[in-house]
Amino acid sequence: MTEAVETRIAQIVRSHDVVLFMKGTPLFPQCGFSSKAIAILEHLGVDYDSVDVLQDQEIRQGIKSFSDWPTIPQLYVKGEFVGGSDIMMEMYEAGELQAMMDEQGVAKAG
Ligand SMILES: N[C@@H](CCC(=O)N[C@@H](CS)C(=O)NCC(=O)O)C(=O)O
Ligand code: FES
Repeated sequence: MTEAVETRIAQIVRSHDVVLFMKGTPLFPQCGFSSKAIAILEHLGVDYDSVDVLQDQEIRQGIKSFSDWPTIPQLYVKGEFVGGSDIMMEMYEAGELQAMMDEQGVAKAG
């Protein structure tokens, strides 16, 4: 990953409380894993942003080294990497994702 990409990614995760790196958009996810991640965020009712990695190959590859995580989607909360869709689902079912959002003071959507 070039320094420029690293800087871009750092800037993205710093400037959004909750951001999902995904394939496609929240309205039109282009993969079931990304769709699942969006469904979880919608259930939580938090304000979130998303980055479509299919529109940017540098980000698509760069985010994997940035997080040291090999796949998309990837969730970041307050600049910290949380996980992919499996981890999100496990945390959601255990009530841990909601708890984390509350602790971090993440805003509700709406
Ligand atoms: N079990 C994974 C599923 C994600 C996954 O396997 N993603 C693949 C297919 S969408 C991926 O990102 N491959 C690398 C790529 O497409 O750049 C999760 O918890 O998120
Ligand atoms: S795009 Fe094929 S599994 Fe995600």
